[in-house]
Amino acid sequence: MAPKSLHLFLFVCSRANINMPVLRTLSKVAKQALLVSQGCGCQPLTVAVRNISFSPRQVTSDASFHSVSFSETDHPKVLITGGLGQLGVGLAKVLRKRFGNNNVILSDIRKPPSHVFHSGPFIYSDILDYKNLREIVVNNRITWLVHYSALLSAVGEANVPLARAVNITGLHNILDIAAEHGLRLFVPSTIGAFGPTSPRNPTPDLCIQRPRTIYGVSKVHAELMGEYYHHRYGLDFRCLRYPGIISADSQPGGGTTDYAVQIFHDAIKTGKFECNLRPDTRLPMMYIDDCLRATVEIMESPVDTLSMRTYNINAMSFTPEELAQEVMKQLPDLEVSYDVDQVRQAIADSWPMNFDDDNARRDWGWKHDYDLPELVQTMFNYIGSETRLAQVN
Ligand SMILES: NC(=O)C1=CN([C@@H]2O[C@H](COP(=O)(O)OP(=O)(O)OC[C@H]3O[C@@H](n4cnc5c(N)ncnc54)[C@H](O)[C@@H]3O)[C@@H](O)[C@H]2O)C=CC1
Ligand SMILES: CC(=O)[C@H](N)C(=O)O
Repeated sequence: MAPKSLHLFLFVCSRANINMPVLRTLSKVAKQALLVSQGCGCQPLTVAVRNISFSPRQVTSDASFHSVSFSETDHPKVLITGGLGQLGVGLAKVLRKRFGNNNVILSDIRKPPSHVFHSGPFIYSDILDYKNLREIVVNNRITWLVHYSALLSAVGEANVPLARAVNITGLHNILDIAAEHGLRLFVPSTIGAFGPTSPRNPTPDLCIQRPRTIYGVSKVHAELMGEYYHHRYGLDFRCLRYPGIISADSQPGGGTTDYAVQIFHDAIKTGKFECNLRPDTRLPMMYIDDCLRATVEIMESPVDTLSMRTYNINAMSFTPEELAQEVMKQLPDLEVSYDVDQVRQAIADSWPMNFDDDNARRDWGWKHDYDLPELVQTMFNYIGSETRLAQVN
């Protein structure tokens, strides 16, 4: 066993909250193993650790991939962190339909609205509280973890220390717990993981990634750490880089692509929309149903179809002007004005304009359903019916 592995082993024991006497015994065993292995060139630690039934974290660096496999009748037990944001409630609905209501637990640090609370299991979980997170995973026999907690691009720039804590320290907790308990882990990344020096039109899976936001930096970190844990410890890490996601029934949480959701609400309510990005700002976008389906599809993909662990996915790409024109086909009197927010504009100008998702399409059959016209029609149908319902009540 290499000294580096010994340090890691001891680190994991301490993170795993193993009590001191046990930790001391384990470290003694590990140190002896180190001495023996240095002498004879073999790797006895794996045996020593297996004999004392320790966690999967002692997998050697050339370990083959360990996936949690499920029989046809054995559904995964899913925990979604940050589940009360724009995407989590929708994902819980899709997964509950597939695996049963009680097999999908939503969690967040906020109070759930009553319709969410009554729709299925909800639990308080702060991803910065390692012990609490671990307890939830153990007590509920979680097998899949979907890690949605994050501060998005614009709010992240407004509070860098918090973004760093949630997006980086929180992720470390998630990775350790997932590796320790052999979970299949999904962490979304984003178009925001690229920067001004990346090729922007189109942006391939593998290219320069030098983002200029704390959000982007934390997401590149998540991609790299997840892939490292996969290669080093056999963690079943799966990651999709989402474009800007557009949804009708949930509000976005402080991103740069939020304008593409807001336009629908403002257009229907007031007939006016003030956009905080320049009219020619082109960004990749996707309707939420496509995003959630992609997430389920990659989680269910057989291991041998995944030639990579982090994939771009895309559906469409448009500017505020093009979106407004499509919206005006439904609401010809819509008045659109522009009042550019410099922070958001600078972020958008450093992000991909088009996303190359050929690898996802080739490897696990990714295919989007919604292009711009279908997106606009669907948003109007949904928000229009909600508004009519509110007027009746
Ligand atoms: N919505 C989008 O357009 C895109 C989203 N993504 C990623 O998808 C994931 C979900 O995104 P959204 O739902 O839009 O985000 P959101 O900002 O709407 O929701 C994030 C949730 O995380 C929770 N949270 C914050 N601190 C926490 C903590 N300490 N412990 C537990 N939860 C905490 C918040 O309460 C919030 O409900 C994020 O990781 C985001 O980076 C990626 C690309 C595009
Ligand atoms: C594209 C994203 O990651 C998010 N919507 C944001 O704008 O920050």
